[in-house]
Amino acid sequence: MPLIKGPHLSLDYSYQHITISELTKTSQLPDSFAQLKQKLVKGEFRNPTENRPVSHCLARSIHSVVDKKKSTRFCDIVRKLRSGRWLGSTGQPITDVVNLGVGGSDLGPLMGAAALNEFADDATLHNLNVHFVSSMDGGQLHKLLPTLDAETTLFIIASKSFGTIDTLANVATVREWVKPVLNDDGWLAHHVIGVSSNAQRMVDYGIPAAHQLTFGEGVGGRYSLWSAIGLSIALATGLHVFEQMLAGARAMDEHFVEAPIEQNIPVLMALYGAYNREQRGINNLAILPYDGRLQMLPSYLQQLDMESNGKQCRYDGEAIDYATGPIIWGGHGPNGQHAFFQHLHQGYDDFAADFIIVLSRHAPGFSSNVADALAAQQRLSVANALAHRRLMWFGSSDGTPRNEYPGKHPSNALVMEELTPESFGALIAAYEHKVFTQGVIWQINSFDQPGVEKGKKIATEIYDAIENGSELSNIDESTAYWINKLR
Ligand SMILES: O=P(O)(O)OC[C@H]1O[C@H](O)[C@H](O)[C@@H](O)[C@@H]1O
Repeated sequence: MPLIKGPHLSLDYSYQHITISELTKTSQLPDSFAQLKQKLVKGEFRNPTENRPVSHCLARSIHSVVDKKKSTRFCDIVRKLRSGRWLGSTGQPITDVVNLGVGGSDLGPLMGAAALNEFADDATLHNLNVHFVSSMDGGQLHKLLPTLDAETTLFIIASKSFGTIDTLANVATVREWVKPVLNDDGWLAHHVIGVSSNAQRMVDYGIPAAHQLTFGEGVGGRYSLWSAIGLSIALATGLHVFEQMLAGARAMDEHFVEAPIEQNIPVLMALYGAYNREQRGINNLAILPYDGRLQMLPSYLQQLDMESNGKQCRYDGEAIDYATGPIIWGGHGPNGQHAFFQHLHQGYDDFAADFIIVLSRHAPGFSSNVADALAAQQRLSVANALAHRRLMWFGSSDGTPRNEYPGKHPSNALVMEELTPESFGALIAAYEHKVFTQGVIWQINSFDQPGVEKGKKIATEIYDAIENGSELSNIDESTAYWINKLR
């Protein structure tokens, strides 16, 4: 059966259009691929347009943030906050931590904390609530701030560049909220941690050196949960869990480098994905986690994949005339069954899907009856995943149009025996390496994002036109109308 067992994760690729031997014949992996993988894992692969190394794999190396022998600043901060020893400026222990960040400085930590929360090592935990705020419109702060107490709340300003307007706008609102309760110096000294690659900007902002966490420039935002950006995961779950997550990812790194192509989970995900895109013209991939703890996975993978490989330019600057990365979308599978699955089963459009399946779940802390019921629910969810992927692939028909299910929609099943910090780390690393491999196939630089930069530049000009009345040349009627309305 077409099944690969990798570290903490299996790939069942039974429902793909071609066999593995046909697939490897069409493979466009260059001869240098083995070397490129090595370089990636050692942090020696280069991002040519931004002229720096790609170092997210190094960020999860044993001695990066969590080091058992030396106590790193990261570890000290986590221990102090989780044990209730971190006091605010009025002497009260911190009870709430808010991660202010966006994109990679939000999605990875948010997903990781949600997925691994139940593994929290409670021995050291006093009562720490971890919250996430990303949206530039202030909607999340609007809801969250009234539930918090400025004297017992600490803010993590998580921004690789320490210059992203979304995050800075949230920080500015928080400062206004804090003002009536705490003085500025006290707030900065006791209620703020900065996480960034740009230490100077943290210094300029007034964050004390001891509360600054830095990470390498070569760790891309969408690859940064393994670095100090993962602080909120460690705060929600404890250092031990964070470390296990890194270990799971490292095990997948090793598998990626060492396993032969036919046994290599990320490489096969990449090759089947490229085949579906190029030969079958399928322009989208639905990510369908069948475990609520992984609900954020589709949003996370949207950034990882689409920001990396949604490009029309080769790494050397030449134009591309072939399709590249697909549109990534999806949602929690069991809930999706009651919503968008109708279109998947009987709509006109082609798609490929990844089913993420967790076979079993333990529920310590519950009575045996409740634990049994929860375990049965997990099996119910697995049964549903199996049923829907079957129907999507084999289809069904009784001869009437109403009961016509065309099928032939390819899918992978990514299966974990259990969701653990290790299997979670391995799953995310597998997707990272899949995206890397596809970048190699399509000859893309997967590590820049010029489209995002362009959008930011236009937004800054429009905001300036609204706030300061600056004139915009070449402006269309619709945009001019709305700018004038806001002035
Ligand atoms: O961490 P920051 O520097 O604030 O960046 C946050 C996000 O900004 C941009 O949108 C980039 O395209 C993302 O890759 C990045 O994750």
